Amino acid sequence: MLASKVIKKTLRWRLNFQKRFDEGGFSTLKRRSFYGTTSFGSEADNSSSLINLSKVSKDIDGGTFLLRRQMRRDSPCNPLFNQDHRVVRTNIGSFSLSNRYYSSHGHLKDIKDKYLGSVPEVVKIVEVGPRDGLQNEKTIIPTEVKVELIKLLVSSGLPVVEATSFVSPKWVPQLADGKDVIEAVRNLTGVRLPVLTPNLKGFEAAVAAGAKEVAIFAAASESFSRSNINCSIEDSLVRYRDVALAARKHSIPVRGYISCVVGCPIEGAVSPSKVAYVAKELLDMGCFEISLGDTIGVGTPGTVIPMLDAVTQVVPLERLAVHFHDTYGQALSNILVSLQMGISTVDSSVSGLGGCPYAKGASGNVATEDVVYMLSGLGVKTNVDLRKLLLAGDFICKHLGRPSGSKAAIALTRTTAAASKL
Ligand SMILES: CC(C)(COP(=O)([O-])OP(=O)([O-])OC[C@H]1O[C@@H](n2cnc3c(N)ncnc32)[C@H](O)[C@@H]1OP(=O)([O-])[O-])[C@@H](O)C(=O)NCCC(=O)NCCSC(=O)C[C@@](C)(O)CC(=O)[O-]
Repeated sequence: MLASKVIKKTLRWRLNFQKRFDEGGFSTLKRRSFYGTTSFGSEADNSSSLINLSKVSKDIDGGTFLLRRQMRRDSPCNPLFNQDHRVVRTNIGSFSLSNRYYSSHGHLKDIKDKYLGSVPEVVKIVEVGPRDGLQNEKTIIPTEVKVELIKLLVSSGLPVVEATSFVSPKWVPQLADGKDVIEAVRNLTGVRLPVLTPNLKGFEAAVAAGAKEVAIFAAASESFSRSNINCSIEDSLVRYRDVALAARKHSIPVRGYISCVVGCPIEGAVSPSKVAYVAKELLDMGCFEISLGDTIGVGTPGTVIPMLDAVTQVVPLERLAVHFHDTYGQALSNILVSLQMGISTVDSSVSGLGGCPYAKGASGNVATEDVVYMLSGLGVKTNVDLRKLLLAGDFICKHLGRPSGSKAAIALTRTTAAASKL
């Protein structure tokens, strides 16, 4: 009974579709086709609708192909018919998320090659949530929660998860349990788990706890350097040379950060040449990678491009990473231009957690879910399973008692919850 009702409804829908097509109402059709994916019936019925649609594809360009794909039973835009559904349980409820729901359409590759030629095929995401994301949280988070978060992030396929810091607990009390965190995760395989070390004391403590990779963090702004690590840029470079030397002796890779690469909360605009200077120093002391941080999230492509242009004169592209905060909603555009300039390593934080304790007003890092969603849409490989990443984000947001800062996470949850009601 129900089945025949549904079939009738679908036939009516198809008749309307054909009528409107014959009348030339293409833009309406295009919209309808996107939502009208709940077609039922046999393969034969389905192919007949494809024959009609192939007529469209002869008449018009690429957009038509999209329309045709959306009508197929296995359309990526058709969560109800997708074969590869999985149920994701969150505090909001269970929802079903198709494996291909967020992935790129095949034809996009050609268009991407035309307009986004230099965007890399593979991007390495450095997840900084457990460190940068949590360091600013006022209420102390239990060590077990941090450890579980790291494990969930690792299980999503992220290749690098920055686990914690070995800084002064007086300065950053939230990460005073760095030793316990590292001891609990150090044997996880298939992932790198760097930790922040501001000096030799921190480096030695990190190595004793079992850290196998460290990161040092300088600034391109004198005032920020003083407020963040209580010394001038030059003094910090002296300290970091000591750390880099000790690390070399232990065969421990060192990543270098530069904060305030386009703007400083105290000094305002930061000159690209200053960033290039610090970047070269970090490279020369042995950093295998240098992450360029827009600590307060004030950058736009207009300031990021000249900064990257200056830095790439002195540091090879493949040794650079970008680290954007999303205070002004510019992070994804800044990432996209960075990719277009050839950068292939991006830092991000699950659920957009974060903010620097020494950069008042800085909001969270760009959300990893949003970055993965965008890269997926571009057909760029990240090795990250978005469903599992959503679980990690959900886990920590639940603990913190606040909604996700990731637009993709919110939208995917809402959309799929709505789809399950159809
Ligand atoms: C750099 C210091 C240590 C200088 O701290 P200080 O107070 O100038 O130096 P100090 O050497 O005189 O030490 C003072 C006390 O701290 C202790 N101490 C000293 N070093 C350590 C250590 N490693 N681990 C544990 N304890 C340490 C030391 O033993 C002493 O203890 P006391 O004798 O008073 O009991 C301090 O300023 C500090 O810890 N700052 C950390 C600031 C920080 O973590 N900021 C956030 C990370 S940076 C960031 O988020 C930006 C980034 C990377 O994400 C990129 C971006 O977003 O753009």
